[in-house]
Amino acid sequence: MTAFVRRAVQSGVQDFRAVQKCPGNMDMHTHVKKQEKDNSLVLTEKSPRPLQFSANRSTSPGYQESFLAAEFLTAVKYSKSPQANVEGLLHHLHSITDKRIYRLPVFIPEFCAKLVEELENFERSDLPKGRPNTMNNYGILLNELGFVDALTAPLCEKYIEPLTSLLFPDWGGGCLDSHRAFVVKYALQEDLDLSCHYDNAEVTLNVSLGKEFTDGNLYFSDMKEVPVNERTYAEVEHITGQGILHRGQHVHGALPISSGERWNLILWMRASDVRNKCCPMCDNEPVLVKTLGDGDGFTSVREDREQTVDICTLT
Ligand SMILES: O=C(O)CCC(=O)C(=O)O
Ligand SMILES: [Fe+2]
Repeated sequence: MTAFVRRAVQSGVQDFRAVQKCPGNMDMHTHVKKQEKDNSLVLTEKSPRPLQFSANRSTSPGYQESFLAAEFLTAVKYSKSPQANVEGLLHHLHSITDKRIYRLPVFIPEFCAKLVEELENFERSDLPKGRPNTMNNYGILLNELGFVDALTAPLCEKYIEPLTSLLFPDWGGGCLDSHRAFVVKYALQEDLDLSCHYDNAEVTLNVSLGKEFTDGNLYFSDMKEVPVNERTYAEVEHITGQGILHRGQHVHGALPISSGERWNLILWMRASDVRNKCCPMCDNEPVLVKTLGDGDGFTSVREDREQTVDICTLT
């Protein structure tokens, strides 16, 4: 059990995790949603695999503070200080336009190279592989390598949440309780770009892991409720080791690369407090289906408890 889940259980709010049955009329993410559900069913049947694909496990990249960029650690330290506020934090981040998109160094470049190398080892192995979603055919789900406990859960909980609680309190940034971690990969002859979408997340972190490539910038328009003809666009380039923090419901996409290979670590961070009230993919009240694991980050309470969540239909 990750500390995220443990905390939610201890708070008494949650007894099990759930996925949402998005009713009919889905948007462009219908196919993503469907694939995610398929993946979560497969994945919950087996526990995360240790780093068995690595020739030398002791060199496998897990979480160590020395892998984190000094500027990142400073920003996190500031965010945890008693006097922290968003204005002060903005001195430690780069704010991209006025769209509440923030750039900050996250990993040292050496760690990025090591992580990509490990992912390439995994890709070459004959281990079964799920894919993040049907829009990305070459990405890797990090739970399949045991990297959630080893890397992304501590990263979210100890480091990212202090930042998001100041930057995105209105999007559950202070009560993130699960996440989906994956890597996207673009290369010539493979996927080149990612079409315009919003994430199944309250807050997303997208960290560039390299390698060498040209073009492939991210672009952001506006939050999904802004009418299409009123949207404005901002382009954001990748810098190895640096992360882009944004709201999951901010419409965005990736332009095609024109050479090389691009790898990015994506963390879709979820706040059950927010999504339990309104599904971020269909904007309806969630209708939940019980699942093992983190599902899609929705939560509910057991039927035999006095406390129930009347927005959920349990099947
Ligand atoms: O290509 C990228 O870096 C963006 C990926 C992304 O937005 C996503 O997977 O949700
Ligand atoms: Fe995205």
